[in-house]
Amino acid sequence: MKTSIATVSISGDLAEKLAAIAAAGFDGVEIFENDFLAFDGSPREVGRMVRDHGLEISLFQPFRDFEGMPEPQRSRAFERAERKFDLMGELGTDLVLICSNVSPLCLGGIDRAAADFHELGERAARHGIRIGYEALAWGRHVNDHRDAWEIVRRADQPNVGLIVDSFHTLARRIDPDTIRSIPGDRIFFVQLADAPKIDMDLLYWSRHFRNMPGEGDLDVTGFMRAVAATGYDGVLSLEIFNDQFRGGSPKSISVDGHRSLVYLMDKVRRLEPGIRIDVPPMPDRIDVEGIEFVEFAADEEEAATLAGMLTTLGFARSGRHVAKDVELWRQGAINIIINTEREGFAHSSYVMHGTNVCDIGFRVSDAAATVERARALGADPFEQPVGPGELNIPAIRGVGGGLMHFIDSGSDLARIWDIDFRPVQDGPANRDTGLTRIDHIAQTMNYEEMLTWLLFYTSIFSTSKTPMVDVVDPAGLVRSQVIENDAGSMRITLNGAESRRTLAGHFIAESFGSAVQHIAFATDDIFATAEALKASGFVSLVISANYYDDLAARFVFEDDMLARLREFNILYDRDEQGEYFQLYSPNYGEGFFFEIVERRGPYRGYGAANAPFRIAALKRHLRPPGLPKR
Ligand SMILES: O=C(O)c1ccc(O)c(O)c1
Ligand SMILES: [Mg+2]
Repeated sequence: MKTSIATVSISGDLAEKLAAIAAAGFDGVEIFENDFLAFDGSPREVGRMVRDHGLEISLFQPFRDFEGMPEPQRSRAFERAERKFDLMGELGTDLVLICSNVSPLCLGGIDRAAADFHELGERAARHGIRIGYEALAWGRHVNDHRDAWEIVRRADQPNVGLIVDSFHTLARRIDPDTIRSIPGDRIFFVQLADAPKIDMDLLYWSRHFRNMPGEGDLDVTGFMRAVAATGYDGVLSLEIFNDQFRGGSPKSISVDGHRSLVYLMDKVRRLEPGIRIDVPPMPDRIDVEGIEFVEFAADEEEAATLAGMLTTLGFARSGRHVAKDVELWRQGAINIIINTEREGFAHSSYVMHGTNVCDIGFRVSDAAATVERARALGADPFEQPVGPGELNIPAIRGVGGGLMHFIDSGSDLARIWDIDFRPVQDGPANRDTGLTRIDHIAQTMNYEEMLTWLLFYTSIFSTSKTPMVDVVDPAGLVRSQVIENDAGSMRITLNGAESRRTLAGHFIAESFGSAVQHIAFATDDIFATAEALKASGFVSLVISANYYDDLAARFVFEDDMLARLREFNILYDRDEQGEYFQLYSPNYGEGFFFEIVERRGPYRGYGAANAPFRIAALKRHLRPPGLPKR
């Protein structure tokens, strides 16, 4: 598999772009004419720069408004093309993309266009240049790859071929399987892009909202399966026009891009077993059985505060690490670790972010395979020295810098709590509040990083993403999207903050980018849990009376349910599937909190309608801006 990315896809000047692209593992770049024009150096220098990075120029583009012109524009277009052929010689590339004509002057007529390409092919051949023709979704007369292919076929020149671009085909809802009947050797180049499904003008959608395969809603996999079926085994190139990427980190966007291609081709290989696809072997996406533990890094003082909170939540201190200052707190199937070590990863994490979740343990089908797949997708494995007799638990670095450890039942890892921990029983007996498991973990990040996280999780784990919802914080918008598996045993909500004045933005700023902002525990009986919490001294987040008046207007409640919701500050949602109950703790520190939920019936949501009221309530608890820390 030969990979490439268009220089328009990422931010920076040409030198920064090339460094990031090379570091991410691409083989080549599409040089966008504007990137070249804006560069203060000769075409030869650009060519040398590209090759010095170990890259090749896979394509020069775009050449616009060529075919089907009346005179004198027709002759001018040929002259323009000849100049670009010379330029390409100096750059050191032999393939140019000509996109379908959008000019109002363009006459149309499939044979006229074919004749133009026949002649251009002859001229290009003298320069050793090949021409690829791409149908823009908004082309004046040609806006479908089938028409572009017919023109290429009739042009009848060996150096004139077709370029397909997943965006143009899929945005127009053209069945990608129509590509299967095109000869693979007549496809000169393949451009890949995804996009969120938004109903808008095609050109605007394409120029501002494209994203990496797997990050959007288009069937890029179906498109690529069809391309692979033709026998095409040339370059796969990302051409991503995206406003956010243009302002983002060139390094991380390039890494995402490379990951998206490897993930895509791994998928295609599994779906098209009869087609040879040249992508490194790796285990299939990993099944997650559950969250085995969540680990906090803290100092002694904050560890005591956290332990106090866990105690009122009904957790018991039940284990101590055999060698480290690490405690295990437990209730139901929930394991919370508090790490106060003065060295190692948790300590660095504490120094960097303050008290925070530094590590999440996932129970997976195969821990070693998880690391293997993550590595193949460009994630960094993590290792730190383990003491004698302790388990070496497979781990990687997550996107935000936190760790992810993997436990499975097929090895000694299943006995982690017996091997690495000694039991302690020093708490009062039976203060369980009915918490059974982790329902979900909520991670907060800057909105620009959200797609990075999304691609990271969905490419490694057998999960899917829900549509994005906008959550209104009084100080700005927070976008929320969930990564979840079918069984509901892995649920991670991603919250992208656009303003640091939002609760989520404040949390990121004050914790220097730590990620887990809340953990939601499940109970089978929210009211029994609420009673038990009250008895153990838990103070819940106070929800406004107006909220309950509105609930009464929106839903019909039986018995005294509404009064009980109000009494315990429980938020409520209902859909065709079932019901959802949510109870919150106030903020801890700079915006971290706990949530307790009950799902009745197969309710799959997360109470999005309640989020604004929860945020407003949490913000009332947060220290006002400008005041010193408590
Ligand atoms: O938006 C454009 O003009 C444009 C140009 C070249 C391409 O390859 C493309 O897909 C879009
Ligand atoms: Mg294109």
